[in-house]
Amino acid sequence: MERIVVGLSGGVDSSVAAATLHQQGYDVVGLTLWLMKGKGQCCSEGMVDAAKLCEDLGIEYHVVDSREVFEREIINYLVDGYGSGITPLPCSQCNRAVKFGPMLQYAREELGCDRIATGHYARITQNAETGRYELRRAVDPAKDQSYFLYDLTQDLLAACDFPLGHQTKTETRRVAAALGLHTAEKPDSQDLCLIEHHGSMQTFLDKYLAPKPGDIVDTEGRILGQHTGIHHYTIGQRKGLGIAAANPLYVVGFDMGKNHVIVADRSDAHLPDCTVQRVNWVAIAAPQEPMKVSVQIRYRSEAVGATLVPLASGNGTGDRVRIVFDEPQFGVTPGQAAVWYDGDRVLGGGLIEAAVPELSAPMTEAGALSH
Ligand SMILES: Nc1ncnc2c1ncn2[C@@H]1O[C@H](COP(=O)(O)OP(=O)(O)OP(=O)(O)O)[C@@H](O)[C@H]1O
Repeated sequence: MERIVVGLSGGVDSSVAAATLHQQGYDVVGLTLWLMKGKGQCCSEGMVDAAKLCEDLGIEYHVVDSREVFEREIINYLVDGYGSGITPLPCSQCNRAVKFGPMLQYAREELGCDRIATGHYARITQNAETGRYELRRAVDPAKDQSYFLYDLTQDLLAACDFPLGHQTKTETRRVAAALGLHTAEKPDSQDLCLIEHHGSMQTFLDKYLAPKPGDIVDTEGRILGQHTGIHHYTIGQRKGLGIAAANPLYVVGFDMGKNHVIVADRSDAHLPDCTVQRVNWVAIAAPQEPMKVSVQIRYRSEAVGATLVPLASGNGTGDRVRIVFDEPQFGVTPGQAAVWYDGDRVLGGGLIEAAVPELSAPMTEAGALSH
């Protein structure tokens, strides 16, 4: 019987993933990573629900204390990022550095097995020609989580199963009810686990970053109002600015030196391009030439047409690219991921860099764009 470790959050998705693999004849081991200090979703009720599931299925259950790695990789990452004026994306970072990597390491070192699974909605296939493992969008577009998984390495994709990627959430709930799982009726999580834990990102950040009020200015530097601290704002934000203006205004940038939040009309809040760093190539190796892609710049946004231009990076590993959008895009947010696709296949992805003036200059690093 093949052994497989299933990551259990205590929710319905991971319960069904574990129960499905168990039914298929795998020797399933349930594992919860204890992520957050204090009482919280995955950290108290979640563990109780996960333990009960394993008891009902008659399978082993392990809890791995991952609070330190979560603090190092996620809490510090968020606090440092917000403190320097970007909007970090914790989920892709958490998947690679906190969940999948350590889970596979634990599976290999402690449980003598080489396979892991989660309740994520995405699919993995292997390309017969290239041999590469490919990450694909889930069958259920409303639940697709491939955007958060772009940073998984080939080693992780090779070892991983997503048993729910071929079904809709409705089917998952139906399976949970049919199997009589006690988690069948558990509501879906609505937000980032950290936000569910702390109430809001602001409450979380205020524990670590002292509020530093300053001016809200327009792109000409005219003072329009006051802000409560740059870390409370994100690019594209409209609500909560407290400015009365004829047209709605959106956050378009920050001046960290002057402690300014910069706002503009929606028409001025679009960018023609952006650069992306820490790129992970998934379905293909780093290209040498510009290529057409569909790119998604937020979890809930549609993929849009763009040209990807490889940029020379210091170490020559293809880990930096420029994305030139077919149409200027709203809400291009430094710190968030840009993930590019060919149809439903993730080609690669990385983190949007803060725009600095020289990066908007015409291409010099890796050949001109051919439109
Ligand atoms: N603390 C954890 N320990 C181990 N695995 C986890 C943990 N949290 C999440 N996972 C795994 O990652 C998957 C996706 O997590 P996410 O936070 O997106 O949960 P979800 O979609 O609400 O799923 P679920 O219904 O299982 O909670 C889960 O299905 C589970 O397999």
